Amino acid sequence: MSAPPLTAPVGTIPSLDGSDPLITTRGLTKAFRGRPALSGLDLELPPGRIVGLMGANGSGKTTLLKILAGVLSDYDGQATIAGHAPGPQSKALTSFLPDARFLSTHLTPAAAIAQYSRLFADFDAAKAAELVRFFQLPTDRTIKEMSKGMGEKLRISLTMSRRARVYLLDEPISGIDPAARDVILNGILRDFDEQALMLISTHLIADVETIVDSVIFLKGGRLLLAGDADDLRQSHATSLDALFRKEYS
Ligand SMILES: Nc1ncnc2c1ncn2[C@@H]1O[C@H](COP(=O)(O)OP(=O)(O)OP(=O)(O)O)[C@@H](O)[C@H]1O
Repeated sequence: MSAPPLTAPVGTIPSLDGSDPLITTRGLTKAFRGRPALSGLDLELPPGRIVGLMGANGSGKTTLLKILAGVLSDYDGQATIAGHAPGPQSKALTSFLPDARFLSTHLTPAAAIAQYSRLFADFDAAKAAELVRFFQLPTDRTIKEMSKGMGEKLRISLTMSRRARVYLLDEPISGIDPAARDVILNGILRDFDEQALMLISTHLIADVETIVDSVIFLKGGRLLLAGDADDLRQSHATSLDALFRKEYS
């Protein structure tokens, strides 16, 4: 029996409990100086899912996350988070880990936690302190004095300590050595709210295959494939990693 075609006009990740989608996009389109980065993307993502956002370099992953996070506003089509277009109301529900460095580098972990406590009403400082301990981060060093991996762990500690409904993580393990990747993924999942929705972008699919329960594949700014990870593994009789390699080779 041949595998089903890899096309999905609407990228619907099925809900596990009948909930309505928490993130919806319709015809989402973004071009940079006339060159398309996202083209007519239709998605429906329910709460209670950890979704891998997969795609080769330049496929539009960061562009999608930035639109959802309310960082990029000049787009066509629609995006909603809990019914709100990206803006102040959706930002209050959404915790975003951008791929670029976003914290001032003179902060120690305690100072960064204090800053987040002031910035975000839903920030759980005790959870952040617990994650800093879990990651064994040095408490007396500023970000400038930390290694890249340590800095990334601190940024993840802060991002995951908001009591948000949606977490958008852009490449949280890129540039991190393989041994530390598992530690980071364990930190991300620590005390994670099962009702929340996480969208985690990566091209290191093998490393996140164990934690994602569903996937979206983008190619050239378009939806290639979306669905439940177990269903896809079963229907294509292969791992997501092998499917990814086949589609992007
Ligand atoms: N600020 C920008 N100005 C011009 N073009 C941009 C800008 N940001 C992104 N692009 C283009 O949009 C397309 C999608 O980029 P995007 O960063 O969303 O891809 P990505 O899937 O996140 O890639 P990567 O895995 O390399 O991070 C690419 O062709 C990129 O060159």
